[in-house]
Amino acid sequence: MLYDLELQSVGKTYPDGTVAVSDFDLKVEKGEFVAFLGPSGCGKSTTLRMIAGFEEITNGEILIMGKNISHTPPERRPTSMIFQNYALFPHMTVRQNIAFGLDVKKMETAEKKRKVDRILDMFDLTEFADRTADRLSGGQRQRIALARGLVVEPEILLLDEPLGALDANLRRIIQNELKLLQRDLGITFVFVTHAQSEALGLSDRVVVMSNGVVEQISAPKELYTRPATPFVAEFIGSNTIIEGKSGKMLDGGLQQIETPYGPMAGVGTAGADMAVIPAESFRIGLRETPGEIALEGTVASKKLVGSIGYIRVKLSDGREIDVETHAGSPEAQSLSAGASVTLGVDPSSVTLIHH
Ligand SMILES: Nc1ncnc2c1ncn2[C@@H]1O[C@H](COP(=O)(O)OP(=O)(O)OP(=O)(O)O)[C@@H](O)[C@H]1O
Repeated sequence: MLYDLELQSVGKTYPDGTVAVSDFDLKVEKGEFVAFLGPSGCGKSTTLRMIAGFEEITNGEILIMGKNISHTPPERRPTSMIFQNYALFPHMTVRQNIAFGLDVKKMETAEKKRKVDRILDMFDLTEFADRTADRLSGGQRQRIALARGLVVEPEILLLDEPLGALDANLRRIIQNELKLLQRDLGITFVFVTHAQSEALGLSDRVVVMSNGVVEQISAPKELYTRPATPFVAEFIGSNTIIEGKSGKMLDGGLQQIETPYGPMAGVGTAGADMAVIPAESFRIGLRETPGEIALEGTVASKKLVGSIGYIRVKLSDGREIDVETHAGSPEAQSLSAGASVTLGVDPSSVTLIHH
């Protein structure tokens, strides 16, 4: 199969010895929306810059549509990059800013005008075409940056925290626009962000990184329901992590571990020794389902926010765990601090991982 983008064991060690990225493997299909997500300094931007060609790679290979472009200069790669600060020329007009990439390619005037007009129209920027970029709002600048990236018709659009400078409201609006645009154009997007909701809401697949290493590459839902590493389990969503000792294999593809709270079954591989339980997988009260895990405790606090009830339960050993339930449920309505509760969990919603 021919991938649009392929990273094979890509690594970057900066001249001062900092290892920013190691052994990054990724295959991206045409038209996929992939997000790189991780805390500050984990190597997201370095990886994006290596794909764009602004940073030399020190290990591995990068292929675009099967062609090895590892050492091709940026202007000869079929990529466009959009920066967080948009990098617009403030005293150039919107039209000149957008045409910039085509000027670099020495496109002839009539064709250039046609392409710029079309993209101005697409982004609702026609009325601002002759205004200088410094006289526009943040949202308008963001659109120009996108238009400038897309006018050159790249195979892959690389976006480095492109919404970071926008306020929360505008950010939500542009997120929606971006998703629709990407779907319409069918262009591959690689998007860097440290905002979880953005990565999970926009992309087909998320690459979670920490310390220069890929922790997991999965569809957003799977990151919530089946975290693969302790880092992902802590970083994504709200999980309770219980450490134990590896146990036996059970029927039905389940695995068991021994924990201070008794044996716990879950979905995992042999040798797993940690249970990960999403906050919304706990039930208040048992339902006697097969293999149901039961934890006894008392309610430490309760908060109802919109449709979600956040209940903090203190177990007998003093550990507090977070439970999310429907705010309208009888349990969420009636429980108050100090009440005794039993929490039930089905093994199918527990993931067992290796620490
Ligand atoms: N030019 C450089 N020389 C040396 N080290 C660098 C250089 N640029 C980045 N680094 C280091 O490489 C690591 C990865 O940085 P990078 O900017 O890729 O992270 P990031 O995940 O994009 O972070 P952020 O979200 O803060 O932008 C960090 O430890 C950073 O300090």
